[in-house]
Amino acid sequence: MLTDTFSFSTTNMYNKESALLRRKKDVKKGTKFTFMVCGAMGTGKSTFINSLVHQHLVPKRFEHNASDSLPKTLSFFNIEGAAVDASSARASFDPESVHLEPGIAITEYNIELVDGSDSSKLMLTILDTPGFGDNFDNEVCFQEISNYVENQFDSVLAEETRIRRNPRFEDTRIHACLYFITPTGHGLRELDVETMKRLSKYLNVIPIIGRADSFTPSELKLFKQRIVSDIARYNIPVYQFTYDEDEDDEETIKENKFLASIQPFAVVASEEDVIIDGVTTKGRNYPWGSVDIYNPAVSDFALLKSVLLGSHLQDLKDLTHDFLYEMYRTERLTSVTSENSGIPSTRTREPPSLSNLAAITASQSITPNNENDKILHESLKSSESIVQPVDSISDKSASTVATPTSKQSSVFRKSVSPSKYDGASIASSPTIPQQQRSQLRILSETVPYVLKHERLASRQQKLQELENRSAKELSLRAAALEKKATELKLREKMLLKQLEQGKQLDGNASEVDSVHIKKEETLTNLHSIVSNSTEDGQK
Ligand SMILES: Nc1nc2c(ncn2[C@@H]2O[C@H](COP(=O)(O)OP(=O)(O)OP(=O)(O)O)[C@@H](O)[C@H]2O)c(=O)[nH]1
Repeated sequence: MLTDTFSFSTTNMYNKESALLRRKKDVKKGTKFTFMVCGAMGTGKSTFINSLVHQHLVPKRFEHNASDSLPKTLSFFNIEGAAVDASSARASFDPESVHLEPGIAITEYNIELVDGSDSSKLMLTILDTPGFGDNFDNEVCFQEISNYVENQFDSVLAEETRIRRNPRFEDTRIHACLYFITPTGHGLRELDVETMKRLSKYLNVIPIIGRADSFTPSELKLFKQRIVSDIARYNIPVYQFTYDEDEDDEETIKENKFLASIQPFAVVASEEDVIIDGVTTKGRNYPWGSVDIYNPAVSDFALLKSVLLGSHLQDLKDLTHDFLYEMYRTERLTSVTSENSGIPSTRTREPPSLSNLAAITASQSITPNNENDKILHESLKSSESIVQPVDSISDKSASTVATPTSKQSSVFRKSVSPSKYDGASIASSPTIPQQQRSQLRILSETVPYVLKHERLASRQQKLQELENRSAKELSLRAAALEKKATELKLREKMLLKQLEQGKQLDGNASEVDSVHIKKEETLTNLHSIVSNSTEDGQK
C-alpha cells in the first residue's frame, strides 16, 4: 500500500516536473517562424532581410567575399547547367554564363532573434529564391516553389498519419511569403499576377513594394491604387488584414482597418548607419538629405516588421495550419481516395501515378491485399473526421483554433477537442471499434509511403523531362553539325574542282607561253637569219 502511494506520488511528481520542464524547454527553444522572399532581381529583398535582422545575413548578388556566408540550398532546378545554387549565383559574376538561363534555387538562412523586453526567442528561418523571374519561361520557378511547399505539407501529413510519432520531427512549413513587386509604377506585371495567384494556394502572400524611395508621394499613392485594383481584378487571394466587429476588441479592429488601408506595404530598406537629428539610425543618404527607414512618413518598414515578427505572427501560423494546410490535406486525401475508387481527382496537377496503390505499397515492403485496399479507401474517406493534427506538429496551443479574424474563416473546419487530435490516443482508445482501429493502422502505415512514392515519382518525372529535353537538344545540335559537315564537304569538293580548273588554266597558259617562246625563238631565228644574211651579203 505504502509502495503504491509512493509510486503514485512520485509518478505524479514526475509528470508535473516533466510538464514544467517541457514548458521551460519550449520557452528556451523559442517560437519558430518561417517566411520566404520572392520577387524579381534587384527589388531589394536581400537588403530588406538584412535590415530586418540587423545583420548582414544575405549577401548581395556578386558580392565579393560572400563565400563565408553561403546559405543552405534546399532545392534547385537548373535548366542549362548555369548553377543557381546561390553559392555560385551570388558569389561571382561569370560573363561566360550570363546567356544561360539560371533556373531557380530555394536557399535557407537561419537566425535567432531575442526580444530585449522579455528575453523570448524567435527562431527565424528565411528562404530566398535566387533566380526567380530571370528565366525566359518562369514556369520552372512556380513549379519548384510549389513542389517545395507541397513537400513540406506532405511531410506533416505523413507525420500526422503515423501511429508512432517521430519526436524529432521538424515542421518546415512556410508561414508567409513576402512578394516584392517590381517598382515600375505601372501596376502588376503578368509575372507578379501569376506568381501571387499560384503561391496563394499554399502560402500567405504579402505583396510589398521595395525601394519605395524611388517614388514621389503622389506616384506611390497611384502605384498602390493600381496594385490594389489589379489584385481585385485578377482575384489574387493575398493575405488580408480582416477583423470581426463582434468578436475582436476595438484596438484590433482599428489596427487591422489601418493595415488594410495602407496595403501593399511600401518599404525603404538599408544596412547603412546614418545620423539624422543627432541620432544614429538605419537609413539612406542622398545628395539632398537622408531617409530614416523607420520613419513612417516615408517607409512602411517598421510597420511591416512589427506585423511580421509581432502582432500577426501567430495569425500567419494559424492560417498556414488551419486553412492552407487543411485545404491541401483535404485535397490530397481526396485525390488518393478517388484514385483508388476510380473517381476522377479534383487536383489540377495530377501526381505521376498513384493508380496502383497495391503495387506501390508492395514495393515498399507493405503488402496490402485487395481487402486492405478497400479498407484503406474507406479509412481515407473517413479520415477527414478522424485523423487530426497533434499539438506537437503545429506549435500553437490546441486552444488557438483559427479565429474568425482569419481570412476565409467560413471554410475552417470545426474545432475538435485536444484529445481527439492525438492519433496515437485514438488508436489505443477502447471506445473505437476494432475495424476502425485496423483501418487507421493501415492508413497510418500506407499514406506516408504513398506520399513518399509520389514525391519520388514527381522528382523522377522531372528528371525524365530534363533528360528528354537534353536529348532533344543534343539531337538538334547533332543534326546541325551534320548539316554543317555536309556543307563543308560540298565546299571542299567545289574548292578542289576550282583548283583542278585552275591547274588546267595554268597548263593552258604555260602552253601559250611555250608558243610565245617558240614565236620569240622564231623571231630570234628570223633575226639571226636576217642578221646572218646581212653579214653574208657584206662579206
Ligand atoms: N533606393 C533604394 N535602393 C535600395 C533599397 N533597397 C535596396 N536597394 C538597393 O538596390 C540594389 C539591389 O538590392 P538587393 O537587396 O540586392 O536586391 P535583391 O532583390 O536581393 O536582388 P537579387 O539578389 O538580385 O535578387 C542594391 O544596390 C541595394 O542597395 C531601397 O529601399 N531604396
